[in-house]
Amino acid sequence: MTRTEEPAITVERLHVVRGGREVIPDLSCTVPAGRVTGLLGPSGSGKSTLIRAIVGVQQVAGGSVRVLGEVAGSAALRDRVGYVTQSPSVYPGLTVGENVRFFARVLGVATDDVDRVLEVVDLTRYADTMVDRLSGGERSRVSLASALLGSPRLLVLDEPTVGLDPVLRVRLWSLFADLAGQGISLVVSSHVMDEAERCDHLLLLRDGGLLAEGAPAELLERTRTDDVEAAFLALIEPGAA
Ligand SMILES: Nc1ncnc2c1ncn2[C@@H]1O[C@H](COP(=O)(O)OP(=O)(O)OP(=O)(O)O)[C@@H](O)[C@H]1O
Repeated sequence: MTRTEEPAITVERLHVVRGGREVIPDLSCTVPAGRVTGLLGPSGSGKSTLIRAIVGVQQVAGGSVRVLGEVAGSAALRDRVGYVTQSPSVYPGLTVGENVRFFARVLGVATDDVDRVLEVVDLTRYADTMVDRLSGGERSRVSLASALLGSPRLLVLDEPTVGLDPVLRVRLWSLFADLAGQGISLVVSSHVMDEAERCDHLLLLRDGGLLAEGAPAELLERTRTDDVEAAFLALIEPGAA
């Protein structure tokens, strides 16, 4: 690991209050450039809230989030960051091609980019298929295609593999690795610990705090465990490892 690039994201002392409750009390972490970073933690640990802060839609009570050298959410990042929320935003009554073309127009991206992104997510043959005829995994890929419009440098994906069968999950993770190979930085959240092994870098969250950060192998070594789930438990209860 000899990369010396600036991190894609730097979070410093982030403090978020939602509904009058401190959901992220004081969080600092980094996301390396050109890698797949997994944001892992149980339900309610703050993954979506951190993602919202990264894409600049979360009101924050303190601290800073810098993305690709800019303040999170700044206008300069508009076409450099792709974001897919937990519920894929697709219009079931439109075809795959129409959906992606619609987002291209909203983003001000040339519509000839649509063919490229459909190819990347392997949906070219479904370009004229109505979205309501697609499987859950194919629908997620329509959303992902829209997030890839305009060649963003950072992709932020909130639980993209939820509800997908194992074959599709493996396919999506291999697509993420390919994108990272092209120099794109990815943040992928999941509460499925066995997906951690597919990441280059992990951020383990619990109760709105960072439990650990590092490459999967480093975490296993540090905790003397064989899988990330065991590492997570060992980090919560150090005596239990
Ligand atoms: N709008 C809101 N108002 C108040 N509290 C909220 C709101 N949204 C989320 N929370 C709380 O903030 C905490 C973190 O939620 P968040 O959605 O970030 O977790 P998560 O790790 O993404 O969970 P999941 O895996 O279930 O999506 C939770 O305790 C949740 O109840």
